[in-house]
Amino acid sequence: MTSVFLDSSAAVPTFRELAAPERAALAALGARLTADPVTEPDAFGRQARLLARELPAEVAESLWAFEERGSDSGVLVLRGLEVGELPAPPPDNPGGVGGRTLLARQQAIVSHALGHMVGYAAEGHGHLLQDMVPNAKLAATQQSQGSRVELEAHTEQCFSALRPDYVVLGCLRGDADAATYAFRALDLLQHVHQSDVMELFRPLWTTLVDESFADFLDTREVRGPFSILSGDVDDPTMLVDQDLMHGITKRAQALLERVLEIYVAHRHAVTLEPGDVLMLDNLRAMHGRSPFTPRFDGTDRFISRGFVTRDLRRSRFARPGGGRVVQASFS
Ligand SMILES: O=C(O)CCC(=O)C(=O)O
Ligand SMILES: [Fe+2]
Repeated sequence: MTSVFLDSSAAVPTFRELAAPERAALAALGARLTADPVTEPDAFGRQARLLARELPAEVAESLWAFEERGSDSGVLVLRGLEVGELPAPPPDNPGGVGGRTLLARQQAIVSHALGHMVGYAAEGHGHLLQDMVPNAKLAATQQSQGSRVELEAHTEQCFSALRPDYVVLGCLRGDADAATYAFRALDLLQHVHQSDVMELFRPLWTTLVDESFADFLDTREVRGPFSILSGDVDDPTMLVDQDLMHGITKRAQALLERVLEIYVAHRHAVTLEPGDVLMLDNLRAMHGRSPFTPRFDGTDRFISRGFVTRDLRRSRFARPGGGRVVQASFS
């Protein structure tokens, strides 16, 4: 038997299409996740973690290989999950209704093969699974509910030490024009000038706080300086935000702009289809999304979004009572 996990030299491809028995097995697991993600987030997370032990071995191995060494693009897409019945599309995202679907329950189980799901009080009302639907008022903003403008390149919560390790997108309804972009730190190194490689590992960039956190944090606060790349040159991690990050010198600012040009020229694009669960490696890669044109008629792109941390303990001070939601004032 070939195993992408046991063969540590095997590359992890972006797409992992489920075989028919795997699809059936995952749907059966999803149906056994009975807690309500909105009203019982803790029980929901615990059940999902237990059920993750029963994932088909080869699916778990793909997820673990992705966790250990990343994929060839910075994302892993499990394709071909059962979506189940779709709720009436929410006009906005306060309810977290997508989290109750069969697809989102499977998404939670898969997420728990990578770590622990957490919510962030400032993002999607703190729900473990947030309804990501285009919002007419936010159409031109840099928030996840934007649509008509490109969502600029970023790593999730670049400004926060409690940033998630993974962003997980469950596609309930797709949009042919909406491409999710990803680009790895490792590939960035292939395209920068040799003399800039060491610069990227120096703390030369500051960042502001994301506007989603404006009700809780001072968005004028300047954080950092940080390096864009950290760790080993063979498997670097990254922090980037086109909207919020600034170089502290002219040369650093020019290098950030060069990074963004390289991203645009070489990024991978994934158009999500119903039944896809996309896992974004928030340490190894930066991401963004193309513009698209919603109709706001109840048939728009509908994504159930979750966040995963590998180390629940690290954010304990920010989760009163040991709950699942990271309070925004600590972000
Ligand atoms: O809509 C997408 O495909 C990605 C949005 C995004 O950046 C996110 O959910 O973190
Ligand atoms: Fe994002």
